Amino acid sequence: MKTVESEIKYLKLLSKQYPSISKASTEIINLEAILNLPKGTEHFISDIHGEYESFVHVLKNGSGVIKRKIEEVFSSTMRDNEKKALATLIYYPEQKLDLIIKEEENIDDFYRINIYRLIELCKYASSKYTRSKVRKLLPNDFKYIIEELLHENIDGEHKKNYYKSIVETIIQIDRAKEFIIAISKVIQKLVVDRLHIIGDIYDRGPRPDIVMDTLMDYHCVDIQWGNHDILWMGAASGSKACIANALRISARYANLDIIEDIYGINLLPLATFAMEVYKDDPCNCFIPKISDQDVSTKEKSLIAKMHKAISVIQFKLEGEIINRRPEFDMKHRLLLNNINYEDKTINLKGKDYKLKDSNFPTIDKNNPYKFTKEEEIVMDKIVSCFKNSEKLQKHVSFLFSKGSIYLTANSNLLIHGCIPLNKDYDFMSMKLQGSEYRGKALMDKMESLSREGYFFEEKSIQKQYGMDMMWYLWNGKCSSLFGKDDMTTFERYFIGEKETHKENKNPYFKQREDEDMCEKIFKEFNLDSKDAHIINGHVPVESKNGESPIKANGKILAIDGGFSRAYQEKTGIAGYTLIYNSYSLQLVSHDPFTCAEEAIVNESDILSTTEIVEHKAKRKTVRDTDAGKKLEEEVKDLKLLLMAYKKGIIKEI
Ligand SMILES: O=P(O)(O)OC[C@H]1O[C@](O)(COP(=O)(O)O)[C@@H](O)[C@@H]1O
Ligand SMILES: [Mn+2]
Repeated sequence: MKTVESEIKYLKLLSKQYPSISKASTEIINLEAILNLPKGTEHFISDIHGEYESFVHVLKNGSGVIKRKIEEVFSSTMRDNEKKALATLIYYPEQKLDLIIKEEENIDDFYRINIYRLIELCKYASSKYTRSKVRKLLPNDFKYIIEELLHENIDGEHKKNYYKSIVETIIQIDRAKEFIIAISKVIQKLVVDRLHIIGDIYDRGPRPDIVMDTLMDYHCVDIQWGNHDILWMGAASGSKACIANALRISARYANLDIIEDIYGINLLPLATFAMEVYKDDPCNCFIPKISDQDVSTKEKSLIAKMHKAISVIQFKLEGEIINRRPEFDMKHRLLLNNINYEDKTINLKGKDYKLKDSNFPTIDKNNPYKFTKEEEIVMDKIVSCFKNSEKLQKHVSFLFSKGSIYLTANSNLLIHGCIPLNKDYDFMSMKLQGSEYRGKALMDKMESLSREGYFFEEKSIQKQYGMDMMWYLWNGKCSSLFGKDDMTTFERYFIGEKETHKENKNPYFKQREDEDMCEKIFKEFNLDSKDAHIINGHVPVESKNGESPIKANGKILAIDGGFSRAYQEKTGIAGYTLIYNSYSLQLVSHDPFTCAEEAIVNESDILSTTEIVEHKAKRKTVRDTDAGKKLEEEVKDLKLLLMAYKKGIIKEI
């Protein structure tokens, strides 16, 4: 137990911050008050896959939280269409006001009514927080005014005119538009205290960069890396194999323009190389997956050639890693040496399969993993572009600073894929740098190695190992981000027989239905199983086939419902999100989102259904959270300091 005597050194330091009995007492009172406030709302989103429009919309509507607050405040005083209009105004204030200003005959009246409504709503949303926390969320321009308005009692006779005159002046001096925009954004911030991204921001969809910019601008966010994120993190670190994979996926989904235009990576060397090598090859297995007609046949044909060129480069680079890292135990993924280049077949697990495409002009059949001179030049140029892309480096360094492989937050374990298990449901183990790791320790080790891959100096052994680890995390069987035995990319391109495409999911995915298994995992991560949940993304929940995202009696929530348009056919919906407020844990399922323009003009929100997964008998307060535990510690220390002052062990200053 801590006593004044044992903590004297620390208490002396603390006394510098709280130099008197009165200062320490005030802080204790403040902290105790905060501990009794309701817990802030947490918002969980997963598998965004570059679908920035749906993502930004769900972020703006707080998975339905804004609508709920509007309902709670204006339930019987506003019509449904007015509530919808108010919600749209809060989500898209700039764009909606532009439209309204054009159409509205009495704009001042519109401003007046809506400013009052927004203030009411803002008051309600801020009532969970301390004044100081709310102040920090206010924009500089309107800080003082919003604060005044939030803390005024409109019904109080004395202040009624004061309050009214603030609103009238805002309108008169032509600041209403800016004010509405500012207060709408404050409301958006207030309804969600903390955002958790359960991985896979990158790949398949059009604009992961906008998602990243939005996250960097968000008031409080953490990220659990997805396999697609670690791929881009590896690419930004300079791992050639990660770069080749990232480029291959971008070509597959015809997204090469973001690499060029947004990240400023010059793909001309790859295009020139591909056009030369595959001049007369239609590269039919590599035609990009796109539904829209915007891409011309010529363009498609060029992308297909680049797609094939980078895929072959990828297979060669992966062969190099597999050979230099026997501990990755991936020798069975060395496929180029199993090809019979004369017969145009490949031998897999003792069986011969015909290749759909056997034109390999860059492969030396006696040394299939060897780069040609041209491939070397192309890759060197591309690596240098990835490393020097300012925007990509900014995004990736944010992923490192706000991200991790897993996170325990307020008794929940957040992790993109799985906790790798063996067939006997024991934690999978892996030997890394001479030592065996399993469970939590394995994830910690892998995370630390990945950081070395990004941060260690160029050409160091640690950096190379760390970069290889990032590639392993993308597709290795002990990777919690990937959670499958093999990634059958080669087979999916080159072999018709579907049996070869199969990727077996880690036993975790079967076993996660079992509550005892969850107990074991909670114990491993030092969580109290009474209150804990595991939140996963990664594997699309096929709700149209009756699969439920709620598993193990509510202990596990799998929220990859498919923001990714490419996967919506499979899932039948457009994604799940989770809301964890002071009363309950709620699962929200969203219908597909058309586009922001439609949402603004027609005030059409994403249709979403909310299901209460768990209702708390007692409302949760800050005291019940991780932050609360820290505050309680602070209170304890301050009480000791108080005692030290009273006993004269430390003197007031
Ligand atoms: O659907 P695509 O683009 O062909 O990708 C298939 C590949 O994506 C993966 O499912 C990984 O991506 P996810 O993390 O989104 O599941 C691989 O296991 C698989 O080989
Ligand atoms: Mn994933």
